Amino acid sequence: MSSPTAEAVSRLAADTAAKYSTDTIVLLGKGPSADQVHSRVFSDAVVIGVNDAERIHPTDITIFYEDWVGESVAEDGLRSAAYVTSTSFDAPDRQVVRLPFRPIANDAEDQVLLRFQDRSEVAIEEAMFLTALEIARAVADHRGRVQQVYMVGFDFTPEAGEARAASSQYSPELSSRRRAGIELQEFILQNALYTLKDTNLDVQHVGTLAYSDLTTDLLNEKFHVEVKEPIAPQPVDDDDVEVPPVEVTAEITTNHFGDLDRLEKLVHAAQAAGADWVKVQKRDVDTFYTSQQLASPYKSPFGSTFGDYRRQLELDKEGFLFLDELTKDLGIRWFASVLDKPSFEWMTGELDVPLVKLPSTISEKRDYLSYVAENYTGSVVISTGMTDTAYEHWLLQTFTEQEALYLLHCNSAYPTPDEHTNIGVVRHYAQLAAQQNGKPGPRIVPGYSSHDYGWMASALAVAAGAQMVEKHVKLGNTEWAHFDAVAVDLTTDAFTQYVDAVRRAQLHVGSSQKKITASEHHKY
Ligand SMILES: C=C(OP(=O)(O)O)C(=O)O
Repeated sequence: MSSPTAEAVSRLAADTAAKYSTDTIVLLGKGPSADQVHSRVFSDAVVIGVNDAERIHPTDITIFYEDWVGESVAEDGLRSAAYVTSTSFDAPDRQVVRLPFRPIANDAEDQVLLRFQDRSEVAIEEAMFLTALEIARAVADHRGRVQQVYMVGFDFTPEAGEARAASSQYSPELSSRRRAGIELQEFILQNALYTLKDTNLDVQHVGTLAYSDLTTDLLNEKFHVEVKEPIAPQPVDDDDVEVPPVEVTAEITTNHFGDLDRLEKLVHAAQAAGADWVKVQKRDVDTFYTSQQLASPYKSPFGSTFGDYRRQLELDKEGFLFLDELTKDLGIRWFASVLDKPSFEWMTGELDVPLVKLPSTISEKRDYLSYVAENYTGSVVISTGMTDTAYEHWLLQTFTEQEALYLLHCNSAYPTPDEHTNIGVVRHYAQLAAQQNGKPGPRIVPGYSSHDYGWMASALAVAAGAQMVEKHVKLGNTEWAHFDAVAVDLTTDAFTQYVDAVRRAQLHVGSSQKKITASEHHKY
């Protein structure tokens, strides 16, 4: 039995289905990629927009639940034929369908997906693309054949802003709650797309996310729109500019899941964002964990125990050689955190390793650390999360034969609260580096391994003297892997923004010599 809400949507869908001839439906969000889509794509398609996306292109149906949207669309004249809203918005000369609003309650994404599959009631979901997809489904029901749906402008990159034509004047500030909800919405979208497989909607996500089906260029090409090459930014020629060196490491940990395809995507994205290094982990699973831990039940696609899961996450020799070749081809470098003696023996015996990292988590394994200090004269990178100055003194006394000793300040909280990042420690490591300069023993390279959100602490670390910064990265989420709360998702542009911020910090730090720059002149 269909409910009054489903009937209202069905009537709206029937009217809409009668109006177009292309079997194409465009769902329009406000992400910046919508700017790249040519208007020909929209012509004679049904366009269903969320919020004030009608500012980007006129819509047949606009869906919204917040009052600011009504004000925004009214300001410049309504550009949608019909509105579906839970607000009291009224437009006398337009069709307005009122539906209840359903927020995503905490940890209740399964309820949202159940509603989507059930279809007996229709609501304005907080993840509004679900309502848009439901309306598209109703349109397809009336057309009686499969409709091609393109999701345009659903970028899930709040930091990248909105499409140019969208109104930032009305959109409320992006609260941290909304920001956190975005990841959840992406998860919901992927599940919804899965349920729509082999139905009367053939949905293609347009963009550059891991699950996107085509880019905006390919979409334009499908509609025979010539793609213009963007104008390449011109380098600024300024002999005056000094930039302190900083190496950026994209810390993959085991987020490749032992899958070389996934590893390749991660490395490509890290390189494209401007990283200097990618880093992975190597551990000897069978000695690193106890047999009890390894036998514990753990559900993953790789088996039923924690051991099955952890073994799959390791790269073998073939994996490392693949990484080596790939990074050489791309002009980026790799190194690994080597977590135990068997792994150290194996790596240094079998592979040509440029750096060995000894991460925070093994700071108590002094026997192993001393073994590396005695048996390896290349450069080591050491993170100092959850340690104090006693560890620092021990490191300086123990690692005396290496070429360079990278000291990465780190806090082992994931995420590290702002008040605990203590970037001043990087300044202290920079002072140690200055004192050590020219003396026998390893060159000290100060750095920062970031477990905080965003780029601010890393940019400040650069100002404090960091010459290496490291950020965890991942490729989307999977429902069975541990959730790395601080890893930046390489299917978004957050890591590009991180690297850009670090590079800008380098520019800002510039030279410590007081001088008159070419840009200066007295004014006031
Ligand atoms: C997690 C790691 O490092 P850190 O201690 O810098 O976080 C690592 O290198 O594997």
